[in-house]
Amino acid sequence: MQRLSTQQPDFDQRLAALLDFETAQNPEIDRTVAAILTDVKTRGDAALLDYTARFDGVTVASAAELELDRAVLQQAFERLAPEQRQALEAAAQRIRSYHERQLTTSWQYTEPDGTVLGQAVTPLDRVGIYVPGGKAAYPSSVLMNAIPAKVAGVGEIIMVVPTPRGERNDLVLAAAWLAGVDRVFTVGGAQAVAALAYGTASVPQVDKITGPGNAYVAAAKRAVFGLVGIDMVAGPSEILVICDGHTDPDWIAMDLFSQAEHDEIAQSILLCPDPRFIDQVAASIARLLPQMPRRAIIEASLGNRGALIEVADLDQACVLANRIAPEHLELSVESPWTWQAKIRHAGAIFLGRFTSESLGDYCAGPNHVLPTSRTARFASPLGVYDFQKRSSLIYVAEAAAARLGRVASTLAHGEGLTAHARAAELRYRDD
Ligand SMILES: NC(=O)c1ccc[n+]([C@@H]2O[C@H](COP(=O)([O-])OP(=O)(O)OC[C@H]3O[C@@H](n4cnc5c(N)ncnc54)[C@H](O)[C@@H]3O)[C@@H](O)[C@H]2O)c1
Ligand SMILES: N[C@H](CO)Cc1c[nH]c[nH+]1
Ligand SMILES: [Zn+2]
Repeated sequence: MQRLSTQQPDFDQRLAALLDFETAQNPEIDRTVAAILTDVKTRGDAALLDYTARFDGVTVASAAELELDRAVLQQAFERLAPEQRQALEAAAQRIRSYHERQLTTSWQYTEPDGTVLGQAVTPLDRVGIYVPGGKAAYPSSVLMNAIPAKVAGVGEIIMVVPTPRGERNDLVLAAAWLAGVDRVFTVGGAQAVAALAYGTASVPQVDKITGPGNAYVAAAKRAVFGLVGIDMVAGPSEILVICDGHTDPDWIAMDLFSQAEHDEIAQSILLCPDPRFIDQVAASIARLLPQMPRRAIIEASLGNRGALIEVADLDQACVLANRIAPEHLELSVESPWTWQAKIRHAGAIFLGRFTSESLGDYCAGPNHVLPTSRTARFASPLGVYDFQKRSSLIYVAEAAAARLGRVASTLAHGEGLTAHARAAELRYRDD
């Protein structure tokens, strides 16, 4: 794992290199994805069956076999051990309660002459949610996508999830049942995104695709954007920890592991002003790593993209955090709210020593689908607002036709658009 200091003369270049790793698009992946998209668009279910056999090792005779009956979801829910069932229900309840506060409703106001202006807020008709399943199973991602969609009032939720070698995860299916997902297809990768975007004989075309995934999923979502809506292009997980040097170093090491274990290209970074504490975290990492079941992935991720960075002070740490714009930011410091006020760019901010990022992944309530790869500079967490859209409402009373018509007419003549001007003028008489 790299050890850096803001004192190093080439620190800025080193940090830029560390952050740049994933943002560059991979032309080879783009080419592979483009071919898969075209094939699914052209051959539909037949292509979906071929890719599912090739990439997930699942061979079935017909696309109908890729869909899971709702009874299968219910049985998975009923099979859960009581502890798992309660945990899933507790997480679902907290996620629902948080997202209900995000619901916006239609609004309008009336001007003195009777003109009414407003916005009609409506849910999307049909959405596709992508639940990753290549290197790990993500029941929590089912809840994080489906519950906001439900709260928004989406008409139909179609879920896709790969089942490598045909292994179905009961918690994933149970979460789909609990969250009220309408249909589930066991397909993944770019072919699943293509099926949702173009529709096939079996998979219905959706209006928007949400949810995280690997580089193939991200490239496919980027490519179909425009034909369908997408939430964001969420990349590999990231965590940035700012620590004042007074938290248990084992806690910090494990928080860095928690995102590193997602993917060999996930990113975990620590910023700390105390070099002795950084030594302690490095020692904790060395001692704890061999105990981790996903040691190989963690080791690769920390080696590829991890860093322990010594900063001058916590103010400088906040400046760097805004430059890094991480998916997750932990403020493991005294008086975390004071430092939070200095953060402008982060997908989610975890305040205080007891707030491990992992609580946010599962059950704190806020969404865990967050902007990655520095996109927190302009993007927000997945939310109910991603499943709603707005239409403007304009009612012009007869008495107001002249007031607005004269303004429009003048501007329309200025643009040389006579029909626009006449359409306004015909509705009033200028005596
Ligand atoms: N931001 C979030 O909220 C969040 C949540 C969970 C996971 N994640 C991230 O999502 C990612 C999940 O990735 P994953 O791989 O585990 O699952 P995935 O479901 O995204 O990808 C698996 C699919 O990738 C396709 N694929 C694999 N190799 C391919 C190849 N060589 N050519 C074409 N297609 C290929 C296959 O179709 C396979 O079904 C990780 O990076 C993880 O960090 C993010
Ligand atoms: N940390 C992931 C988002 O980057 C979400 C997740 C799901 N399960 C565990 N973690
Ligand atoms: Zn996680």
